Amino acid sequence: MPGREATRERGRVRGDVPDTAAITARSISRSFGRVDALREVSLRVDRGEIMALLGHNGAGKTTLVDILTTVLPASQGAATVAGYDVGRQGAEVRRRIGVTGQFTALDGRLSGTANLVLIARLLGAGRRAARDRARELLEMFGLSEAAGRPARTYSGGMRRRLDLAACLIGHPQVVFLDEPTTGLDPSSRLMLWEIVRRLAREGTAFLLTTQYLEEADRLADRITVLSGGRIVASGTAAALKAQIGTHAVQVALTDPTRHAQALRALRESGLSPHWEPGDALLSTPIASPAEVALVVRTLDTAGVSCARLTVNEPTLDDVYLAFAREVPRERADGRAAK
Ligand SMILES: Nc1ncnc2c1ncn2[C@@H]1O[C@H](COP(=O)(O)OP(=O)(O)OP(=O)(O)O)[C@@H](O)[C@H]1O
Repeated sequence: MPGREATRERGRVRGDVPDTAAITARSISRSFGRVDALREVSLRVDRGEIMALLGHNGAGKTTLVDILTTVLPASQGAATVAGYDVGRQGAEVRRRIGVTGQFTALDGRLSGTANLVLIARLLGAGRRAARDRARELLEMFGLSEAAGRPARTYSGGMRRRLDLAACLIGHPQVVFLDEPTTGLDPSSRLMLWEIVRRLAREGTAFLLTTQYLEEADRLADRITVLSGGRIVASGTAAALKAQIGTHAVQVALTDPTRHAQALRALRESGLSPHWEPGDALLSTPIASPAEVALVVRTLDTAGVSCARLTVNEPTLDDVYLAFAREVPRERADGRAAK
Protein backbone atom coordinates (compact mmCIF):
# COMPACT_ATOMS: atom_id res chain seq x y z
CA MET A 1 0.00 0.00 0.00
CA PRO A 2 1.92 3.09 -1.20
CA GLY A 3 0.17 5.56 1.16
CA ARG A 4 0.90 3.46 4.19
CA GLU A 5 4.44 2.82 2.98
CA ALA A 6 5.06 6.57 2.62
CA THR A 7 3.70 7.18 6.11
CA ARG A 8 5.91 4.40 7.40
CA GLU A 9 8.98 5.95 5.81
CA ARG A 10 8.10 9.38 7.20
CA GLY A 11 7.58 7.84 10.62
CA ARG A 12 10.85 5.96 10.56
CA VAL A 13 13.31 7.10 13.19
CA ARG A 14 15.86 9.30 11.57
CA GLY A 15 19.44 9.80 12.60
CA ASP A 16 22.02 7.24 13.48
CA VAL A 17 19.98 4.04 13.14
CA PRO A 18 21.43 2.22 10.17
CA ASP A 19 19.13 0.28 7.89
CA THR A 20 20.37 -3.13 8.93
CA ALA A 21 19.39 -2.67 12.57
CA ALA A 22 16.40 -4.74 13.68
CA ILE A 23 16.74 -3.85 17.37
CA THR A 24 18.74 -1.11 19.03
CA ALA A 25 18.68 -0.38 22.73
CA ARG A 26 20.64 2.50 24.22
CA SER A 27 21.18 2.74 27.96
CA ILE A 28 17.81 1.24 28.82
CA SER A 29 17.03 1.29 32.54
CA ARG A 30 13.86 0.21 34.27
CA SER A 31 13.00 0.31 37.96
CA PHE A 32 10.10 -1.16 39.87
CA GLY A 33 10.04 0.85 43.08
CA ARG A 34 13.47 0.31 44.60
CA VAL A 35 14.31 -2.64 42.36
CA ASP A 36 16.52 -1.83 39.37
CA ALA A 37 15.33 -4.55 36.98
CA LEU A 38 17.50 -3.19 34.11
CA ARG A 39 20.49 -0.91 34.33
CA GLU A 40 21.88 0.87 31.27
CA VAL A 41 21.39 -1.98 28.86
CA SER A 42 22.56 -1.34 25.31
CA LEU A 43 22.43 -3.86 22.51
CA ARG A 44 21.91 -4.19 18.81
CA VAL A 45 20.48 -7.01 16.73
CA ASP A 46 20.77 -6.88 12.95
CA ARG A 47 18.33 -8.16 10.39
CA GLY A 48 18.74 -11.86 9.88
CA GLU A 49 20.56 -12.19 13.19
CA ILE A 50 19.68 -14.50 16.07
CA MET A 51 20.52 -13.09 19.49
CA ALA A 52 20.15 -15.16 22.65
CA LEU A 53 19.50 -13.51 25.99
CA LEU A 54 20.79 -15.63 28.85
CA GLY A 55 20.27 -14.93 32.50
CA HIS A 56 19.29 -16.28 35.91
CA ASN A 57 15.73 -15.93 37.13
CA GLY A 58 15.27 -12.25 37.87
CA ALA A 59 18.20 -11.14 35.67
CA GLY A 60 15.95 -8.79 33.70
CA LYS A 61 15.26 -10.75 30.49
CA THR A 62 11.48 -10.42 30.60
CA THR A 63 11.68 -6.74 31.49
CA LEU A 64 13.92 -6.08 28.48
CA VAL A 65 11.66 -8.06 26.13
CA ASP A 66 8.59 -6.28 27.55
CA ILE A 67 10.17 -2.89 26.85
CA LEU A 68 11.19 -3.86 23.31
CA THR A 69 7.72 -5.24 22.57
CA THR A 70 6.09 -2.03 23.94
CA VAL A 71 4.38 -3.80 26.86
CA LEU A 72 6.33 -1.70 29.40
CA PRO A 73 7.86 1.78 29.16
CA ALA A 74 11.54 2.15 30.00
CA SER A 75 12.41 4.44 32.93
CA GLN A 76 15.37 5.73 30.93
CA GLY A 77 17.08 5.24 27.59
CA ALA A 78 15.80 4.66 24.08
CA ALA A 79 15.15 1.69 21.84
CA THR A 80 14.07 1.02 18.30
CA VAL A 81 12.58 -2.13 16.82
CA ALA A 82 12.25 -2.51 13.04
CA GLY A 83 13.33 1.11 12.77
CA TYR A 84 10.66 2.56 15.06
CA ASP A 85 10.96 4.05 18.51
CA VAL A 86 9.37 1.72 21.07
CA GLY A 87 8.30 4.60 23.31
CA ARG A 88 6.81 6.90 20.71
CA GLN A 89 5.84 4.62 17.83
CA GLY A 90 4.43 1.60 19.63
CA ALA A 91 1.74 0.80 17.05
CA GLU A 92 4.32 0.76 14.24
CA VAL A 93 6.55 -1.52 16.30
CA ARG A 94 3.70 -3.90 17.18
CA ARG A 95 2.75 -4.23 13.52
CA ARG A 96 6.22 -5.57 12.69
CA ILE A 97 6.96 -7.96 15.52
CA GLY A 98 6.01 -11.48 16.52
CA VAL A 99 5.97 -12.49 20.16
CA THR A 100 5.60 -16.10 21.27
CA GLY A 101 3.39 -16.79 24.20
CA GLN A 102 1.08 -14.06 23.00
CA PHE A 103 -1.30 -16.64 21.53
CA THR A 104 -1.27 -19.10 24.40
CA ALA A 105 -4.93 -18.17 24.45
CA LEU A 106 -5.39 -19.95 21.12
CA ASP A 107 -8.97 -21.20 21.04
CA GLY A 108 -8.84 -24.89 21.98
CA ARG A 109 -12.21 -25.57 20.39
CA LEU A 110 -11.03 -24.37 16.98
CA SER A 111 -8.83 -26.43 14.68
CA GLY A 112 -5.22 -25.47 14.00
CA THR A 113 -6.29 -24.10 10.63
CA ALA A 114 -9.23 -22.15 12.04
CA ASN A 115 -7.05 -20.57 14.72
CA LEU A 116 -4.45 -19.39 12.22
CA VAL A 117 -7.05 -18.22 9.70
CA LEU A 118 -8.76 -16.21 12.43
CA ILE A 119 -5.52 -14.46 13.38
CA ALA A 120 -4.65 -13.78 9.73
CA ARG A 121 -8.11 -12.28 9.19
CA LEU A 122 -7.70 -10.12 12.31
CA LEU A 123 -4.43 -8.88 10.83
CA GLY A 124 -6.33 -7.85 7.71
CA ALA A 125 -5.71 -10.72 5.25
CA GLY A 126 -8.43 -11.70 2.77
CA ARG A 127 -10.15 -15.08 3.19
CA ARG A 128 -8.09 -16.83 0.50
CA ALA A 129 -4.76 -15.31 1.59
CA ALA A 130 -5.53 -16.21 5.23
CA ARG A 131 -6.20 -19.85 4.32
CA ASP A 132 -3.05 -20.04 2.17
CA ARG A 133 -0.88 -18.58 4.93
CA ALA A 134 -2.38 -20.95 7.50
CA ARG A 135 -1.71 -23.96 5.25
CA GLU A 136 1.87 -22.80 4.58
CA LEU A 137 2.64 -22.37 8.29
CA LEU A 138 0.99 -25.61 9.37
CA GLU A 139 3.10 -27.42 6.80
CA MET A 140 6.26 -25.61 7.91
CA PHE A 141 5.65 -26.73 11.51
CA GLY A 142 4.73 -30.32 10.68
CA LEU A 143 1.12 -29.79 11.74
CA SER A 144 -0.63 -30.47 8.42
CA GLU A 145 -2.03 -33.81 9.54
CA ALA A 146 -3.45 -32.32 12.72
CA ALA A 147 -4.66 -29.15 10.96
CA GLY A 148 -8.34 -30.08 11.16
CA ARG A 149 -8.32 -31.21 14.79
CA PRO A 150 -9.36 -28.95 17.68
CA ALA A 151 -6.23 -27.33 19.17
CA ARG A 152 -7.17 -28.67 22.63
CA THR A 153 -6.35 -32.18 21.38
CA TYR A 154 -2.77 -31.10 20.51
CA SER A 155 0.16 -32.21 22.66
CA GLY A 156 2.15 -29.55 24.54
CA GLY A 157 4.81 -29.58 21.82
CA MET A 158 2.24 -29.22 19.06
CA ARG A 159 0.60 -26.30 20.84
CA ARG A 160 3.95 -24.60 21.15
CA ARG A 161 4.56 -25.03 17.44
CA LEU A 162 1.10 -23.66 16.70
CA ASP A 163 1.88 -20.70 18.95
CA LEU A 164 5.05 -19.93 17.02
CA ALA A 165 3.19 -20.38 13.71
CA ALA A 166 0.59 -17.89 14.98
CA CYS A 167 3.24 -15.29 15.78
CA LEU A 168 4.69 -15.60 12.26
CA ILE A 169 1.42 -15.03 10.42
CA GLY A 170 1.98 -11.37 9.73
CA HIS A 171 5.54 -11.93 8.38
CA PRO A 172 7.14 -10.11 11.33
CA GLN A 173 10.55 -8.50 10.81
CA VAL A 174 11.57 -9.14 14.40
CA VAL A 175 10.52 -12.15 16.47
CA PHE A 176 10.79 -12.45 20.27
CA LEU A 177 10.96 -16.04 21.44
CA ASP A 178 10.54 -16.71 25.13
CA GLU A 179 12.13 -20.05 26.07
CA PRO A 180 11.14 -21.42 22.66
CA THR A 181 11.92 -25.08 23.20
CA THR A 182 11.17 -25.59 26.90
CA GLY A 183 9.21 -28.82 27.16
CA LEU A 184 9.75 -29.86 23.55
CA ASP A 185 11.02 -33.32 22.66
CA PRO A 186 14.37 -33.47 20.83
CA SER A 187 12.91 -33.84 17.34
CA SER A 188 10.44 -30.94 17.79
CA ARG A 189 13.33 -28.91 19.15
CA LEU A 190 15.47 -29.57 16.10
CA MET A 191 12.55 -28.74 13.82
CA LEU A 192 12.01 -25.44 15.57
CA TRP A 193 15.71 -24.54 15.39
CA GLU A 194 15.70 -25.33 11.68
CA ILE A 195 12.70 -23.07 11.07
CA VAL A 196 14.27 -20.23 13.05
CA ARG A 197 17.52 -20.57 11.09
CA ARG A 198 15.68 -20.58 7.80
CA LEU A 199 13.67 -17.47 8.65
CA ALA A 200 16.85 -15.75 9.84
CA ARG A 201 18.53 -16.53 6.51
CA GLU A 202 15.55 -14.84 4.86
CA GLY A 203 16.14 -11.72 6.98
CA THR A 204 13.99 -12.11 10.12
CA ALA A 205 15.76 -11.05 13.32
CA PHE A 206 15.28 -13.10 16.49
CA LEU A 207 15.75 -12.25 20.13
CA LEU A 208 15.34 -15.39 22.18
CA THR A 209 15.47 -15.91 25.90
CA THR A 210 16.64 -19.32 26.91
CA GLN A 211 17.85 -21.26 29.90
CA TYR A 212 19.28 -23.90 27.56
CA LEU A 213 22.89 -23.00 27.09
CA GLU A 214 23.14 -25.56 24.34
CA GLU A 215 20.31 -23.79 22.54
CA ALA A 216 22.11 -20.44 22.70
CA ASP A 217 25.34 -22.09 21.60
CA ARG A 218 23.84 -23.91 18.63
CA LEU A 219 21.24 -21.43 17.49
CA ALA A 220 22.36 -17.90 18.26
CA ASP A 221 24.80 -15.80 16.25
CA ARG A 222 25.52 -13.79 19.37
CA ILE A 223 24.78 -14.16 23.05
CA THR A 224 24.10 -11.49 25.64
CA VAL A 225 24.42 -12.49 29.27
CA LEU A 226 22.30 -10.48 31.73
CA SER A 227 22.91 -10.55 35.45
CA GLY A 228 21.33 -8.29 38.05
CA GLY A 229 19.84 -6.13 35.28
CA ARG A 230 23.17 -5.47 33.59
CA ILE A 231 24.83 -6.94 30.54
CA VAL A 232 27.85 -8.77 31.89
CA ALA A 233 28.99 -10.37 28.63
CA SER A 234 28.15 -10.22 24.96
CA GLY A 235 29.56 -11.80 21.84
CA THR A 236 29.60 -14.97 19.79
CA ALA A 237 29.67 -18.22 21.74
CA ALA A 238 33.22 -18.74 20.48
CA ALA A 239 34.34 -15.25 21.58
CA LEU A 240 32.81 -15.66 25.03
CA LYS A 241 34.47 -19.03 25.41
CA ALA A 242 37.79 -17.54 24.32
CA GLN A 243 37.45 -14.78 26.92
CA ILE A 244 37.25 -17.20 29.81
CA GLY A 245 39.86 -19.66 28.60
CA THR A 246 40.43 -22.06 25.74
CA HIS A 247 39.54 -25.21 27.63
CA ALA A 248 37.74 -26.43 30.72
CA VAL A 249 38.72 -29.22 33.05
CA GLN A 250 35.89 -31.34 34.39
CA VAL A 251 36.53 -33.36 37.51
CA ALA A 252 34.53 -36.09 39.27
CA LEU A 253 35.69 -36.32 42.87
CA THR A 254 36.22 -39.70 44.48
CA ASP A 255 34.61 -38.34 47.66
CA PRO A 256 31.57 -36.23 46.71
CA THR A 257 31.59 -34.46 50.11
CA ARG A 258 34.88 -32.69 49.27
CA HIS A 259 33.54 -30.23 46.67
CA ALA A 260 33.80 -27.17 48.94
CA GLN A 261 37.41 -27.98 49.72
CA ALA A 262 38.24 -28.53 46.03
CA LEU A 263 36.58 -25.24 45.04
CA ARG A 264 38.49 -23.32 47.71
CA ALA A 265 41.85 -24.79 46.73
CA LEU A 266 41.31 -24.15 43.01
CA ARG A 267 40.24 -20.54 43.68
CA GLU A 268 43.34 -19.99 45.79
CA SER A 269 45.37 -21.13 42.75
CA GLY A 270 43.80 -18.36 40.69
CA LEU A 271 41.29 -20.54 38.83
CA SER A 272 37.51 -19.96 38.51
CA PRO A 273 35.94 -23.33 39.24
CA HIS A 274 32.22 -23.85 39.58
CA TRP A 275 30.04 -26.54 40.99
CA GLU A 276 26.45 -26.50 42.25
CA PRO A 277 24.94 -29.04 44.66
CA GLY A 278 23.55 -31.82 42.50
CA ASP A 279 26.19 -31.41 39.75
CA ALA A 280 28.14 -34.61 39.12
CA LEU A 281 31.20 -32.72 37.89
CA LEU A 282 33.17 -29.74 39.05
CA SER A 283 34.33 -27.61 36.12
CA THR A 284 37.05 -25.01 35.81
CA PRO A 285 38.06 -23.02 32.73
CA ILE A 286 41.81 -22.88 32.00
CA ALA A 287 43.84 -20.51 29.85
CA SER A 288 45.76 -23.27 28.10
CA PRO A 289 45.96 -27.07 28.15
CA ALA A 290 49.22 -26.72 30.12
CA GLU A 291 47.14 -25.57 33.11
CA VAL A 292 45.71 -29.07 33.49
CA ALA A 293 48.81 -29.81 35.54
CA LEU A 294 47.96 -26.88 37.85
CA VAL A 295 44.50 -28.33 38.47
CA VAL A 296 45.90 -31.79 39.22
CA ARG A 297 48.65 -30.43 41.47
CA THR A 298 46.26 -28.15 43.38
CA LEU A 299 43.76 -30.93 44.09
CA ASP A 300 46.55 -33.29 45.04
CA THR A 301 48.09 -30.77 47.47
CA ALA A 302 44.62 -30.19 48.99
CA GLY A 303 44.30 -33.94 49.52
CA VAL A 304 41.28 -34.21 47.21
CA SER A 305 41.41 -37.19 44.89
CA CYS A 306 39.72 -37.45 41.50
CA ALA A 307 37.79 -40.42 40.15
CA ARG A 308 37.85 -38.95 36.64
CA LEU A 309 39.26 -35.88 34.92
CA THR A 310 38.49 -34.72 31.35
CA VAL A 311 39.56 -31.70 29.30
CA ASN A 312 36.96 -30.14 26.98
CA GLU A 313 36.12 -26.88 25.27
CA PRO A 314 34.45 -24.56 27.79
CA THR A 315 30.68 -24.86 27.76
CA LEU A 316 28.33 -21.94 27.96
CA ASP A 317 27.78 -22.99 31.57
CA ASP A 318 31.39 -22.06 32.17
CA VAL A 319 30.87 -18.76 30.35
CA TYR A 320 27.63 -18.00 32.11
CA LEU A 321 28.88 -18.72 35.59
CA ALA A 322 32.18 -16.93 35.05
CA PHE A 323 30.50 -13.69 33.93
CA ALA A 324 27.33 -13.78 36.00
CA ARG A 325 29.37 -14.24 39.15
CA GLU A 326 30.75 -10.74 38.72
CA VAL A 327 27.44 -9.29 39.92
CA PRO A 328 26.70 -9.78 43.62
CA ARG A 329 24.00 -12.36 44.17
CA GLU A 330 21.56 -9.96 45.85
CA ARG A 331 21.54 -7.92 42.65
CA ALA A 332 20.96 -11.02 40.54
CA ASP A 333 18.00 -11.73 42.81
CA GLY A 334 16.73 -8.26 42.02
CA ARG A 335 16.76 -6.91 45.55
CA ALA A 336 17.28 -3.20 45.91
CA ALA A 337 20.81 -1.87 46.28
CA LYS A 338 21.77 -0.28 49.56
N1 LIG B 1 5.99 -5.64 37.88
C1 LIG B 1 7.02 -5.77 38.70
N2 LIG B 1 7.01 -5.23 39.93
C2 LIG B 1 8.06 -5.34 40.76
N3 LIG B 1 9.22 -5.96 40.44
C3 LIG B 1 9.29 -6.52 39.23
C4 LIG B 1 8.22 -6.46 38.30
N4 LIG B 1 8.60 -7.10 37.16
C5 LIG B 1 9.86 -7.55 37.40
N5 LIG B 1 10.28 -7.19 38.62
C6 LIG B 1 11.59 -7.47 39.20
O1 LIG B 1 12.59 -7.09 38.27
C7 LIG B 1 13.66 -8.03 38.24
C8 LIG B 1 13.83 -8.59 36.83
O2 LIG B 1 12.71 -9.43 36.52
P1 LIG B 1 12.52 -10.14 35.10
O3 LIG B 1 11.17 -10.79 35.14
O4 LIG B 1 12.78 -9.19 34.01
O5 LIG B 1 13.66 -11.25 35.12
P2 LIG B 1 13.86 -12.51 34.17
O6 LIG B 1 15.30 -12.52 33.81
O7 LIG B 1 12.88 -12.47 33.06
O8 LIG B 1 13.55 -13.72 35.14
P3 LIG B 1 12.82 -15.13 34.82
O9 LIG B 1 13.83 -15.99 34.12
O10 LIG B 1 12.50 -15.61 36.20
O11 LIG B 1 11.60 -14.84 34.00
C9 LIG B 1 13.28 -9.09 39.27
O12 LIG B 1 13.92 -8.76 40.47
C10 LIG B 1 11.79 -8.95 39.42
O13 LIG B 1 11.38 -9.35 40.71
